[in-house]
Amino acid sequence: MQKTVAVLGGGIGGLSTCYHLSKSIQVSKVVLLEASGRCGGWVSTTRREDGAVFEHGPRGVRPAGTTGKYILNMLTELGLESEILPVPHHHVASKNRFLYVKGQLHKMPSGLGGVVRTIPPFSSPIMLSVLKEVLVSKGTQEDESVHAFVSRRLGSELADIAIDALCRGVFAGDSRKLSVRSCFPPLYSAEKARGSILLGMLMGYEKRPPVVRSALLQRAQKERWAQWSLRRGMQALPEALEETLRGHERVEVHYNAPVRRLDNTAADSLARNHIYTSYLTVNTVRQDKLFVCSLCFQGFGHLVPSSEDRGLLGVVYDSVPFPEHNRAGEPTTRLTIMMGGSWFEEVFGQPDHVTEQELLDRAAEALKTHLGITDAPLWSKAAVLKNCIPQYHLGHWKRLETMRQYISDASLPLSLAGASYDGVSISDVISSGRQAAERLLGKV
Ligand SMILES: Cc1cc2nc3c(=O)[nH]c(=O)nc-3n(C[C@H](O)[C@H](O)[C@H](O)COP(=O)(O)OP(=O)(O)OC[C@H]3O[C@@H](n4cnc5c(N)ncnc54)[C@H](O)[C@@H]3O)c2cc1C
Ligand SMILES: C=Cc1c2[nH]c(c1C)Cc1[nH]c(c(CCC(=O)O)c1C)Cc1[nH]c(c(C)c1CCC(=O)O)Cc1[nH]c(c(C)c1C=C)C2
Repeated sequence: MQKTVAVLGGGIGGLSTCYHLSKSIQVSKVVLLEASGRCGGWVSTTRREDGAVFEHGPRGVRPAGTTGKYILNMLTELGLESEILPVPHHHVASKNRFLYVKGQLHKMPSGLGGVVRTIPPFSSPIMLSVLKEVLVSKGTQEDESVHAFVSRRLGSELADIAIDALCRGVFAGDSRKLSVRSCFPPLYSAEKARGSILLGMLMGYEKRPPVVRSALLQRAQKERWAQWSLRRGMQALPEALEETLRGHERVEVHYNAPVRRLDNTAADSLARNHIYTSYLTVNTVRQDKLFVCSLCFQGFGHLVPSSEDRGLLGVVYDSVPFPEHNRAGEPTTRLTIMMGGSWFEEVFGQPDHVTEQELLDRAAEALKTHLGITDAPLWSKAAVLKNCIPQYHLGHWKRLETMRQYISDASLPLSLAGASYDGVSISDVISSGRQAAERLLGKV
């Protein structure tokens, strides 16, 4: 029997769900209901008249893993191949990431040389902690905070500095609250399967489903891409999906159509039961000549552990991985200063009461102390992104299991997709849309 399916929300997750549903002859109609006047959700790009491109949400996608490979095949289907801006593993933006600790920038250890020597801010070689990790007995808990897991297996210094900062640089979240099982499933699974992260990584810990090796995927593997963006910014992806859907006779896209509630109250509470973090970004662009010699700009950006500054998460050096997004003419340096996250209210108060000047001042202060930048920007823009990244706190897996069991037991005609469930990255969210479509069609 053919189905009519309503998809709630036109973020990248909803668009992906519609895209996959629209390919099936089992579906007679797909109705996308989007609350705002545009699709794309947090994927949002400003394209300025001078040619500069600024990302407000995601700025790069990793092609690694099954979900990362799958999205490359989707780019081909959407005709976006010629738009891709790849950043290979050997690029400085892939090799160099920095930590701002005790008032100084330190390159995060990478490669063999980086892990066998003692490199500040760490007091011993990372390799030592990794080798000792094999001897640590297997944990028995069903879930653990990311910080507790890494402290137990790799030592408190790595947990306090590197992992604390990493959780801020991916989830804008607090490693002491985030769940290792849900935020870093490979670490959790490696310990469960092999008793050690190192052994799990070396010996493997899961079967990976095969992915069609399209010409683009083969190119990405040959050229060793670490991440990619699009020439007109990441927003070109939801735009291409939206265009494809709007050209499809069985798909209707409705804007300014907020869904207020679902008929079944249980389904309603399932769809609303989330924890998020707010954070704010300041994009700036500056004349390049003052900074080209500075070592700190030869990388992706720097992260700030919470012990150093609770409110300032990190700075992305956007013009290094993607110089194609600079304005035409003289070279410029584009930076994004990320603030707030789990510490938003503690540091800045209520998101609705923060003024733009407050944010710009805080960003200017960080650029001065961290990078020695004191001149005024050519252009800057501050934005508060309210409830933008879901926080997978301890026990997230159990809540998901309960929700899914309830949907199944009550035979609810509902499938969950999006960043609130099984991964926040663009690839994870697109993959969640595909899986939601497959569940509705009875394929899994
Ligand atoms: C600042 C930032 C930087 C990021 N950086 C990266 C990165 O570098 N790489 C990466 O891979 N990922 C990154 N991410 C993560 C990724 O962008 C998001 O996880 C992903 O875009 C979320 O997509 P979504 O569809 O699940 O949700 P959303 O983008 O939140 O979309 C939900 C949509 O539903 C609509 N909606 C909400 N309520 C209703 C309702 N009641 N009725 C109808 N419509 C409704 C909203 O208007 C919105 O359009 C970043 C995220 C942020 C915020
Ligand atoms: C400082 C805050 C943030 C920066 N980026 C994000 C925040 C909150 C959001 C974000 N960044 C990444 C993802 C996707 C995760 C994925 O699985 O692909 C999200 C939601 C990518 C990412 N950024 C950093 C890392 C280590 C990763 C994971 C993937 C990878 O290894 O590339 C580090 C990082 N993020 C920011 C900075 C300044 C920084 C490091 C210097 C900004």
